[in-house]
Amino acid sequence: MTKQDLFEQILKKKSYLCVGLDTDIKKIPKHLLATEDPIFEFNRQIIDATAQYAVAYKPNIAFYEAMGVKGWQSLQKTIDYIPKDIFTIADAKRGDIGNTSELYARTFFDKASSGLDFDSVTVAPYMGRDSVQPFLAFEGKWVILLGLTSNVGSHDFQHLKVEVDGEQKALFEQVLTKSQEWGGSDAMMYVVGATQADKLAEIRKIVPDHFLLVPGVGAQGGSLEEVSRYGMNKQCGLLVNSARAIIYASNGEDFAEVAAEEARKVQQEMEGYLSAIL
Ligand SMILES: O=C(O)c1cc(=O)[nH]c(=O)n1[C@@H]1O[C@H](COP(=O)(O)O)[C@@H](O)[C@H]1O
Repeated sequence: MTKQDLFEQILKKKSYLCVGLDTDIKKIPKHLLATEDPIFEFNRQIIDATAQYAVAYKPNIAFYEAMGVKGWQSLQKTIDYIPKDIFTIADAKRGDIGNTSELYARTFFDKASSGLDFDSVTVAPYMGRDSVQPFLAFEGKWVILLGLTSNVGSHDFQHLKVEVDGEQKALFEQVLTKSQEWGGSDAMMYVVGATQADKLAEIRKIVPDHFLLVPGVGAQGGSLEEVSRYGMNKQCGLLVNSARAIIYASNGEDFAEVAAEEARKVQQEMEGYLSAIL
């Protein structure tokens, strides 16, 4: 999917919501456990209920890997089920020496090899250029590089000051600057946690045109209003993810209906913020 396609979806749905499919067998409604593939059944109903409000889905791969072979099968069925005009993100946070990264890229991008055909994958920047480039070699696919993450531990490394060409800057700022040599805003996005919204205005100076994947609203307490105010660019440039606050809003038989209602509320709020660029 191209950047323009994504923008058009955002305009059509008046939404930049990404629903996180972090599907935990221990949290899904009990009545689903009797079905043949409870994880897929949960996802299927969540997708049916929320697709009109979401422009992206992000399964976090950990939730599937933890289930072994069955988990990978549920993941594949889920990806095949998501409507093709909705952007898909494999939240796998991969990255390794070049030849290994190439195999990780095939895992998520090469349907003939793995059965999976995601639009994008999250990648950790720590190992540098040659760990990221193999993902960028896949035409039409996206790398979503961790920029500034939502968790407390982001302060351990990402905020540390480094000196580059005589200039003091935070390590995450250097990640945003340097990685633009590897790929442009048509193939790369950055993760910026919603809990770091106070840094968004600065981040936008470094990456004015890129899309940002922003997790951390909902269960982690980030503010959609602040993220939108400081992070939006003229093509929206935001995919705001929410998982637990939507998919586990109810764990009764009405879970899909209640998830739809939560997604709708987020979409309505987003529609208001989008008026700034329409
Ligand atoms: O890459 C991510 O998506 C991610 C980066 C980050 O900084 N913080 C973060 O929470 N995430 C992911 O976003 C999702 C957040 O889920 P909720 O907190 O339930 O909305 C999880 O899948 C996290 O792994």
